[in-house]
Amino acid sequence: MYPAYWVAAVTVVAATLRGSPMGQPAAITAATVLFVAGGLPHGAYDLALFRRAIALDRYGITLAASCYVAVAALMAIMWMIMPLAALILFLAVAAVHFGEDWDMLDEPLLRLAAGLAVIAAPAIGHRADVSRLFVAMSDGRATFVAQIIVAAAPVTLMVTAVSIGIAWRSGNRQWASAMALCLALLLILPPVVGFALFFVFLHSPRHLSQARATLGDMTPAQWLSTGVLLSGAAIIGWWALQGLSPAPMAWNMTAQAFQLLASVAMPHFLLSHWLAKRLHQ
Ligand SMILES: CC1=C(/C=C/C(C)=C/C=C/C(C)=C/C=C/C=C(C)/C=C/C=C(C)/C=C/C2=C(C)CCCC2(C)C)C(C)(C)CCC1
Ligand SMILES: [Fe+2]
Repeated sequence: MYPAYWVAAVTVVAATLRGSPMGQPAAITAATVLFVAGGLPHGAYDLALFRRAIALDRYGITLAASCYVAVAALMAIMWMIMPLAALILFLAVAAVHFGEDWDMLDEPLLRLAAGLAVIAAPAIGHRADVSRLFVAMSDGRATFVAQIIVAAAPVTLMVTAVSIGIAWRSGNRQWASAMALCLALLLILPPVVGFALFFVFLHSPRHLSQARATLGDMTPAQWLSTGVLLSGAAIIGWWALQGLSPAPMAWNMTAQAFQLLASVAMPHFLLSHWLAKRLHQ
């Protein structure tokens, strides 16, 4: 399982060992493009999945799409007017959402810690870089957020080491070994590179394979066009909103890319959380 992840991880490790400058602007830009282009499509099937879960007529679909766009737009506006609160909300939602990848763990607190570990590992491994990115996404007060995450990181990572053991013993060996390596790489590699590896090659494929299984009757052309068109629409929507913004948004491309992800992450989280609950009922 996750063959592309192992190829990508080995490639990044080999490049690092060969002395490739992974922390340089060109590498960070490439990782940013990768996590946007490779990560956005994993939410593009949200509405199709919703439609599959409850039969919707044309009016229902329009209403659901409007709610989805409204939630994402509210989050984008929050970045403009209260960026610190937006950052805190984003990180909290991301921790819960990444924790949902650990469906083999029964204990919600263990899942939350495992989700938080994805943020804690780069934060403790590259304090200055992560703090700088948080500030670029929000404002100077964000250094405090980074400090809190760093303070919680040792416990978070130790608890997650236990969860990796539980996952391994319960037969989820592929996931346990992939995540063990990924957390080590998140500690070592530049944060954006480590995050791209996790997001594009571990988190997104889990969603995408579940979505593909549920939407098995979509033709490959429909599947591809939904992914490309809705991901593109999300990027265009983000640009359009920025044009309307009275205050300039983050100046840094990576910070902007994270803000875009955070905006679509809100409806994506609400929907996938709801769908997962419904599935377990
Ligand atoms: C359907 C639809 C659509 C689309 C959608 C989409 C496309 C979605 C997606 C979604 C998604 C795609 C989501 C995502 C999520 C994500 C997340 C949740 C993330 C997180 C992250 C983090 C948390 C990070 C952190 C950090 C930083 C920031 C810095 C560095 C370091 C670190 C890494 C720590 C539209 C709107 C068009 C329309 C309607 C319908
Ligand atoms: Fe997701």
